[in-house]
Amino acid sequence: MTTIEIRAVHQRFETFEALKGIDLTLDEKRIGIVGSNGSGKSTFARLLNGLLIPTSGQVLVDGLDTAKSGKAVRRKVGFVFQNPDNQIVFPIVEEDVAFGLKGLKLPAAQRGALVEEVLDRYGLGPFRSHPSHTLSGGQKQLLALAGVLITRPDCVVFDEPTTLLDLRNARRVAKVIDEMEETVIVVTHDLPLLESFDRVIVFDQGRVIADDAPNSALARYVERMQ
Ligand SMILES: Nc1ncnc2c1ncn2[C@@H]1O[C@H](COP(=O)(O)OP(=O)(O)OP(=O)(O)O)[C@@H](O)[C@H]1O
Repeated sequence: MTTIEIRAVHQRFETFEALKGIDLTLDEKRIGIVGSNGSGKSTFARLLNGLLIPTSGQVLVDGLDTAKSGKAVRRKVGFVFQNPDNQIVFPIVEEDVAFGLKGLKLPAAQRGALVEEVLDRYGLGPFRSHPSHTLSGGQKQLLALAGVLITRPDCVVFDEPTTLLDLRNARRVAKVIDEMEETVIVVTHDLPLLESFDRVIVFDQGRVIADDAPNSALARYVERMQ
């Protein structure tokens, strides 16, 4: 299980301070991140696998500093973007899934078996030879997730995984997240998604204002929004 330590992290974009001193240790299996628009959630999420390096402070993943060991950190922590179109790079579904294995120098048969396994896991098998852009929004989100999971990260960070999806696809993705064996950290406005989580952290104007079990943290968030 992955432990992520966030120590005295500040994030500035020119003169604007998006995160104003964050200290957290993340070691639960399922962690939700909520907060109003612009409160710093996506910025925080991007720090967790070194997509963004803090202006000051440190992010350590199992002791590895994201500023110094980005590549090793990204092998442990995968990231699924809100818009799967940002993540799907190959024209054909199975090629896109296989992309994550590039550089691992696996024999072709083993690579094929791994691709098959993740396609099956997400019901994408029948679409393996289809053009990626013809998948539905929900299927694209699952394809993006498949492309991350094939690299076998210990932890997956999701940035608003259900926001662009209709109710049926949102439920499907939520079920997949619920059943994941990997550690998950989910940024979302979809509060019911977090009810069964271990911990929910509430951001407001670049600070953590609540960090608790889902019921208490979400109640605090709803109260703050009134
Ligand atoms: N690259 C950047 N350059 C300048 N400002 C940025 C950059 N990235 C984020 N910000 C600013 O930092 C603040 C926090 O943005 P962030 O995307 O983390 O918010 P959020 O909580 O994820 O919001 P939302 O719920 O709307 O997605 C915003 O005011 C945003 O404009």
